[in-house]
Amino acid sequence: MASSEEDGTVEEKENNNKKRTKSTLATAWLTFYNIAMTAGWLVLAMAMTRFYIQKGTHKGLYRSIARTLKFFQTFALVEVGHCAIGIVRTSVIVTGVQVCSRIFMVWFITNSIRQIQSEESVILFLVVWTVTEITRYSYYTFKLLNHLPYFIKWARYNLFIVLYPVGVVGELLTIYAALPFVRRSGMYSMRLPNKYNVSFDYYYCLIVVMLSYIPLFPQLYFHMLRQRRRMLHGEVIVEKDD
Ligand SMILES: CCCCCCCCCCCCC[C@@H](O)CC(=O)SCCNC(=O)CCNC(=O)[C@H](O)C(C)(C)COP(=O)(O)OP(=O)(O)OC[C@H]1O[C@@H](n2cnc3c(N)ncnc32)[C@H](O)[C@@H]1OP(=O)(O)O
Repeated sequence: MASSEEDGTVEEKENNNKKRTKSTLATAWLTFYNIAMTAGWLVLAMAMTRFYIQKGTHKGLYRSIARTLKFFQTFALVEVGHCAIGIVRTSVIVTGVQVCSRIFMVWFITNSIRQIQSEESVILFLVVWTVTEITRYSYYTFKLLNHLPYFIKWARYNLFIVLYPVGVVGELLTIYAALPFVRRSGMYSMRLPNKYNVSFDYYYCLIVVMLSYIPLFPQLYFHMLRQRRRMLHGEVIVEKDD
């Protein structure tokens, strides 16, 4: 009996040690990740500011930052993994929709259609994303380091109220501007007859993507409003399992 109790204690201790090692590793990784992402978006902010000051126009700005933007925005896919393996307490679906829609904007719209890269709407969503991500990743970093200044917490849970809809307007206007080019070029589309017997029209796909903002965006926005109430006003909110 005594030995089985001892065994139990040893097992428990081992389990606790394993959990502690796991959470130390997770915290170390998240701290590194968030610092790297804050730095990445700060580099983007500086590059955009420098470009605008030097050239006095936004034309050509996207090209000048495209590589850095593609790298850091694509790397954000890791966040879906964080949720999936449970090292951050966020929904995989909410994070997935947020990250995938951004990656879609970068790779399949802005990067693919040269003619729209100098649209004002591109600059609009780029500036909004940059401000959001610098705030968000620095919030996570300071929180992990247990030194969170109130103004960063305030910014994280207030700026989105304006930035989210403005970012969405920038994204939708950009997709709208892309439509005529997509229709004319037939890019990413498959017409019948072909050997796979499949037809796909990217033009209509973009219209569906634009329409999907109607049900999806309010869900993300209300999720953030609930997070705001929880974080700034300490409300206990029971979320439905998404
Ligand atoms: C393939 C084609 C797809 C086409 C789809 C088309 C439809 C698209 C509709 C969607 C429109 C999106 C538009 C969007 O791109 C526009 C903009 O972004 S504009 C800029 C404004 N945006 C924002 O403000 C973004 C707000 N969104 C977010 O912050 C996140 O994306 C979101 C997932 C929504 C955040 O939610 P979350 O629940 O994570 O909030 P919290 O920050 O409060 O975090 C909760 C807890 O998790 C901890 N956490 C999360 N991440 C980390 C991390 N990296 N490191 C450490 N800890 C992390 C956090 O600390 C919280 O912990 P705790 O609860 O313990 O305090």
